[in-house]
Amino acid sequence: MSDVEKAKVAVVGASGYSGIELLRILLKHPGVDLTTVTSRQNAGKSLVEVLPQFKAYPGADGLKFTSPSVHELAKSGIEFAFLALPHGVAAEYAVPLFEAGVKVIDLSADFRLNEASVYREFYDKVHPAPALLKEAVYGLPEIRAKEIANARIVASPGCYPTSMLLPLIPLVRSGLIESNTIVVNSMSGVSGAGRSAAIPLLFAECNESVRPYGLPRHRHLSEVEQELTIAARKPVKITFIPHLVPITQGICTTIVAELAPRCTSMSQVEAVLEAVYRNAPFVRLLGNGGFPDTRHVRQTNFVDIGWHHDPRTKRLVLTSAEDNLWKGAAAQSVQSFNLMRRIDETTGLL
Ligand SMILES: NC(=O)C1=CN([C@@H]2O[C@H](COP(=O)(O)OP(=O)(O)OC[C@H]3O[C@@H](n4cnc5c(N)ncnc54)[C@H](OP(=O)(O)O)[C@@H]3O)[C@@H](O)[C@H]2O)C=CC1
Ligand SMILES: CC(=O)N[C@@H](CCC(=O)OP(=O)(O)O)C(=O)O
Repeated sequence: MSDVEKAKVAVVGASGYSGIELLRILLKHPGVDLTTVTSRQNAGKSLVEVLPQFKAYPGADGLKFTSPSVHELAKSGIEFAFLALPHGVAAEYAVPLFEAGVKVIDLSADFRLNEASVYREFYDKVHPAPALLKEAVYGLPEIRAKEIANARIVASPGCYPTSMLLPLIPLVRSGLIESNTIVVNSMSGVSGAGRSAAIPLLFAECNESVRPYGLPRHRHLSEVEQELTIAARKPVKITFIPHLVPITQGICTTIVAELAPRCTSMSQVEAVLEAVYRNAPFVRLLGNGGFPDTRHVRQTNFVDIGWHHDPRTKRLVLTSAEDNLWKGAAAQSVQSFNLMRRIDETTGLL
């Protein structure tokens, strides 16, 4: 892989949970010259002083955290910027970078929705850069590889949405399940909430405890319903119940839906999933009866998917597991970077 041409890359928000995982991947990526890592709180400090786990990583020794203004960043000669910033802040960075010709891969929610009005509804604020929404591609590489390859802004999907959309899109698109009967329960590790912990996320509050939250309308419903509506070619509304569980990284999702009358055998479900994911290196189909486990996908870009049918109820149960910081955030965004660079999509990720 040493003949891959290197692109100059910045990670903006490199001291957060997703930013740190981006560093872990990009410092070893043969197609990346990591020139800029930003953090306001750590500006001026060396990367390995703040994050000693990177001492043995190639190129980490010379790197310092900086806190450039977005205009300085835009003029710094970078070709790609990964934005691992809170939503709202990411859009403020994306606009000048886009205008300067820098390709943007945004891990926040700012460019995931096609309509500014839906952002307003779910994020309780006016969209900071509505004119750029039409430029952005929803970055689910298994579904939108070609569009991602040509994009100048990629909106990397949310962690929960990735775990739901990969099992659901093929089945909703093919009409094998009744899209208006979908109910999703997800369990997420605490890193899903980011590094600036609020009191309910402290160790003593989460350890030995499991709780639902975000009901009745978690903000990830907006992007999931958008993508399922596109797949179904009719409006889709789902029920989504997130839970916080006392693990650091990982999402386990369980989806229940009624089979459509045209689905008469589980082999149809299997055939549709196989056809869509046959050439998808990071989707592992565990088959009818398979049980995914977050332990099996930790620090990887894999999503494991299993399914079960209960003939008594005619319901299909789909299950998935991913690492929220990898396939749900950092690694998936690098998969999009690889597509944009037109190099093997697994580069730096296996
Ligand atoms: N955690 C997860 O599982 C997932 C997160 N995401 C999304 O990715 C983004 C990053 O998430 P996560 O890593 O969890 O977040 P963190 O809170 O862990 O990190 C945020 C980073 O942004 C920097 N930052 C915060 N505010 C500003 C600001 N106003 N200007 C410049 N830099 C700022 C912080 O550093 P400093 O304060 O030093 O500047 C830090 O490096 C979010 O939009 C999140 O929703 C997406 C999928 C999954
Ligand atoms: C456990 C936990 O709190 N998870 C976060 C996940 C959100 C996230 O990561 O946000 P984006 O993917 O939209 O950027 C939450 O439910 O708000």
